[in-house]
Amino acid sequence: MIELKNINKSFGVGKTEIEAVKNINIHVGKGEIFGVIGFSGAGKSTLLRMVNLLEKPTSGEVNINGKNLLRLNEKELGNTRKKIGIIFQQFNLLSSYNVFDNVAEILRMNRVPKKEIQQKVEELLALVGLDDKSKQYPAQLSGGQKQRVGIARALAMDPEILLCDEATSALDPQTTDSILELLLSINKKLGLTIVLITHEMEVIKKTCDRVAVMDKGEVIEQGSVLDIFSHPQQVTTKNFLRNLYDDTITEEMMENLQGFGHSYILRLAFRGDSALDPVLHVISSKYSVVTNIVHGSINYLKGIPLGILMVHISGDYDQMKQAITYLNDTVYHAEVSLEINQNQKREGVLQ
Ligand SMILES: Nc1ncnc2c1ncn2[C@@H]1O[C@H](COP(=O)(O)OP(=O)(O)OP(=O)(O)O)[C@@H](O)[C@H]1O
Repeated sequence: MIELKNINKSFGVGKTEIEAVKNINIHVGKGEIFGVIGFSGAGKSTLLRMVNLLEKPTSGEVNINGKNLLRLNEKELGNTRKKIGIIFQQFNLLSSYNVFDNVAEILRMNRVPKKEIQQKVEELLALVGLDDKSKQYPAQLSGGQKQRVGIARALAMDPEILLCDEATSALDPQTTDSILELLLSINKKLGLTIVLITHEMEVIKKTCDRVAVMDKGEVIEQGSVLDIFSHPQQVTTKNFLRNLYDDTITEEMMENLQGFGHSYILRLAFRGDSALDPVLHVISSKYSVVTNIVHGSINYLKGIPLGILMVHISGDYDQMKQAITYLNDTVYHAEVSLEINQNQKREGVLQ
């Protein structure tokens, strides 16, 4: 549905050129919620604005439903843009218009017949939970209510795609949750495809199916939220995740663990019901290895639990290898995060 192909965007600032987006390839399927996360200046807004050509790429293709937007004439582009709604961090409401007129204005601009406007606005305000606020002005609304008006405006032309530009960054955590709930419900009810940009993993975790991590204009990692959470590859991704679960091995821990001789720290990810499987008990009784939990956490990805355990195992080398093979076959994802005192094996200490 949305395909960004080899997208680049440079800005000329004086004599220098800033490469804001570098060779990005992203595909977002119909009905999917796709997140883009990155620190400030990573290029997220520029990338998002290229989906509806608010920003024109320096090179590459922007395909929506198989049509390259860069090849459309003005009228065709206008029609395609109507099917792409956008919401902003600062809501972008018209302060002198009440809630009803803020939404109605979009319909009037698009020459929707007057008699249809009343009903459409009422439906939209009911959908976003603001049916009792239609006569209020933006200044009389809370941040969350303003964003609900923003969402109603974005949905006015029955878009197929909704772009969310840091839509919850100006909101407190509780209001953020209520707006994310609303996005999830309209995604489900209307089959809307959503692309959102954020600098918070919490937002990705609660709403997205897939995610791309951006750093210095590039997508450094992308995949399902489950895969990215269970085995992140890049340091930037790990840093973002550290707010949700800490898997750092401190120097103090290392000093203690070195006393065990040749041993491993494993990173185990458990999904859904498998979090209840007694795998550590199995490996310590079946393979005579000693296990110690170093860190443990549980996160709910769109409501599905994902448990991460950092486990230290020690014991006979072959038994440890067999235990690791067993874990690889049993849990959602298992990997050796750290090998401690590996030279001892070669020196024959464990033989
Ligand atoms: N119109 C512009 N002219 C010149 N440089 C720009 C322009 N827009 C963006 N940039 C530069 O491109 C880079 C990426 O900016 P962008 O706003 O896309 O990042 P971002 O990840 O959305 O950051 P933030 O989270 O702070 O909004 C930055 O270095 C920025 O200064």
